[in-house]
Amino acid sequence: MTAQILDGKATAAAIKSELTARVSALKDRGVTPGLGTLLVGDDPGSRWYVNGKHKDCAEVGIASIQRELPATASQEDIEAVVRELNENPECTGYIVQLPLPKGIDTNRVLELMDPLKDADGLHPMSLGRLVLNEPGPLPCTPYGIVALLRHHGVEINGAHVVVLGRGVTVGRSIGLLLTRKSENATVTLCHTGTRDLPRLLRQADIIVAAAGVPHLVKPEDVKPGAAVLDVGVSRDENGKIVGDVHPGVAEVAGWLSPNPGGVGPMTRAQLLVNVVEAAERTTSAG
Ligand SMILES: Nc1nc2c(c(=O)[nH]1)N[C@@H](CN(C=O)c1ccc(C(=O)N[C@@H](CCC(=O)O)C(=O)O)cc1)CN2
Repeated sequence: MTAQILDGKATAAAIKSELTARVSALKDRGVTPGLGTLLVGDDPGSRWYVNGKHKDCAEVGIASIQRELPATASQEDIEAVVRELNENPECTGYIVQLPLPKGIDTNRVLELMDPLKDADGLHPMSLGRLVLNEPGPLPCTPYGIVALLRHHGVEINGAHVVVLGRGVTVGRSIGLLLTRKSENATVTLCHTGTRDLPRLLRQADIIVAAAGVPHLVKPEDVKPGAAVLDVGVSRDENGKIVGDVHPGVAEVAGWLSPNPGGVGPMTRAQLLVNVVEAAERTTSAG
C-alpha cells in the first residue's frame, strides 16, 4: 500500500467535536437545533443510517425527532408526515431517508418540504441555490468529500476531477460544488453513456467513484499520485461492502478513501453541519 488514507472516521470526529461547541453556543442564545428523520419501510441499511444520524445528534447535543411509516405507506401518508415536520417547532431541520419505496414520487415529497428545514440539501430550492452559488444546505455526501479532501490538504484548486455516476445525491451535485470559484476544479461527469472511461480516468487528479459498480476503477486506470474517493456501495454474498474501487488502486494512488470508513462517516458529519448552519442562519437573521 502506497496511498495515504483519507480517514473519514477521524475527520468526522474532528468535525463533531467542533460542532459540539457551536451547538452549545446556540443553546446559550435560546436555540436548540432539532433534527427530524422520516424512515419509510423496513430496509435494514436505511434503518442503520437513520439510527446513526440520531446517535450523532446525541453526541453533539442536537435534539432528535423520529418518524416512521411502514413500507405500505401511501404518498398521502408520507406527505402528511412531511407537513407535520414542516409545522413542528422543535424540528429545525429534517431529512426523508432515501430511497423511498417503489411507487412513491420522491420529487413530490422533497418539493413539499419546507426549504428552510431541508437538512439534506436535496430540496429543489437548495439545489437551485447551489447552482446560483448562494448560501444554503449542501448535499451531504459531496459536501463531505470536499471537507475530507480539504482536511487532508489535497489540492482541489485547478484539479481535474473525474466523477463516475450522475445521481443527484452525489455525482450531479459534486460537479456543481467543485466548479464553484471557491473550489475551482474542472469536472468531467461520467455515466453509462461515457465512451472510453479508462482514458478519462487516467487524466484525473481526483476520482470520485459513485457508480455502484464493484471494482469499476482499476489500478491501470489511475494516474500515479491521484486522489481516489470510493463512494460505491455494493454487497458481496456475505453482506460485506464492495466499493467501486479495486483494492490494487492503493498501490498507485497518492490518496485513497477507505470504504467503509471514508466518505460514509463524512456524509453523517456534514448532515450535522447543515443542521447547525441552518440554526445559525436563523439566529443571525433574527
Ligand atoms: N436522505 C438521504 N438519504 C440517503 C443519503 C443521504 O445523504 N440523504 N445517503 C445514503 C445513505 N446514508 C445516509 O443517509 C449513509 C450511507 C453510508 C454511511 C456510512 O457511514 N457508511 C459506513 C459503512 C456502513 C456499512 O457497513 O453499511 C462507512 O462508509 O463507513 C452513512 C450514511 C443514501 N440515502
